[in-house]
Amino acid sequence: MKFEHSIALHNGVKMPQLGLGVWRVSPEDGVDAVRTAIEIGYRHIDTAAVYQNEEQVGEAIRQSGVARDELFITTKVWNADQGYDSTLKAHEESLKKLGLDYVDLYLIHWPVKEKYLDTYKALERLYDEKLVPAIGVSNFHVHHLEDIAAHRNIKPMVDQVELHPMFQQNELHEYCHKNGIALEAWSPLMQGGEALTNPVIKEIADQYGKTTAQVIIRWHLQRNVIVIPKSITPSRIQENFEVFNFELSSNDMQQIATLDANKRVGPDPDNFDF
Ligand SMILES: NC(=O)C1=CN([C@@H]2O[C@H](COP(=O)(O)OP(=O)(O)OC[C@H]3O[C@@H](n4cnc5c(N)ncnc54)[C@H](OP(=O)(O)O)[C@@H]3O)[C@@H](O)[C@H]2O)C=CC1
Ligand SMILES: O=C1CO[C@H](CO)[C@@H](O)[C@@H]1O
Repeated sequence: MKFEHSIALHNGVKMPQLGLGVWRVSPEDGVDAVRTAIEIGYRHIDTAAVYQNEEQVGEAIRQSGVARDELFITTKVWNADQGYDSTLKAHEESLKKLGLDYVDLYLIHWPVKEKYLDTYKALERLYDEKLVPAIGVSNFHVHHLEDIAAHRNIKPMVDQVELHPMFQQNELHEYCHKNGIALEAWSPLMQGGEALTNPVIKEIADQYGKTTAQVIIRWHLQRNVIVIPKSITPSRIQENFEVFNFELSSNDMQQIATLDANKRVGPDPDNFDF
């Protein structure tokens, strides 16, 4: 069975809704963390050139013995490589590091002003030439997506943004839903911060005999959001995957909706400088 619990992108490509994020996974930990996740059942890994662990992700894939077409691998073009030619080159570099013939999804990591439209044009070429099955963006606000819609030809399949119970991205969530763009949550557990000890989430978790992390991941899944919690701890990698045997009620979902506090843990895409 290919990609259980997947969602269909607007071009029909199936993307597993739960994956492992690997930001701040060191080269020393990378192979074990990714291989453990694949052994547990994860079929989706989210990396980026800037995470400097593409080699380890590739090595773990090879060690796992799982067929390439049973896995969904995302990587991203870093800010310094944006622009048309440099993006094509960065894509080749990432493939070389991963040791793969293709990634399933290639994203623009941040909307670098003056550059992201050219960068996106390079992604469109990779897509048109069937070198990558899906393309998308990360950290794009509605106005960036509208800019792409006005000036480019292919609608991004995915927008990966900061999203967790304290930063719920309701406007973008609605825009993406209306426009057929899949929304993906980064720092879905708020980087292990206050969301995990929130009393409302804890009370819900206790009712189901689940942890707060599991409730938060389940909340993302039920909002049709793609979710990529990071962990290098085998028991947590396992815990974060045990989210398909319970369902939050609409009352639970509403209670979590009230926790939105417009509180970021990462930079504002309109106001970043790196
Ligand atoms: N596009 C972008 O700009 C960005 C993309 N991302 C992507 O999103 C992924 C996830 O976001 P990230 O920022 O890593 O943060 P997460 O919200 O996934 O939180 C990760 C932290 O939570 C801890 N943790 C994980 N599971 C549990 C659990 N069950 N119980 C308690 N603690 C837990 C981890 O600890 P430990 O590892 O020690 O177990 C780690 O410290 C990244 O790895 C990356 O792939 C992230 C930021 C920006
Ligand atoms: O994905 C991410 C994590 O790493 C980067 C920094 O090194 C962030 O900027 C980015 O958003």
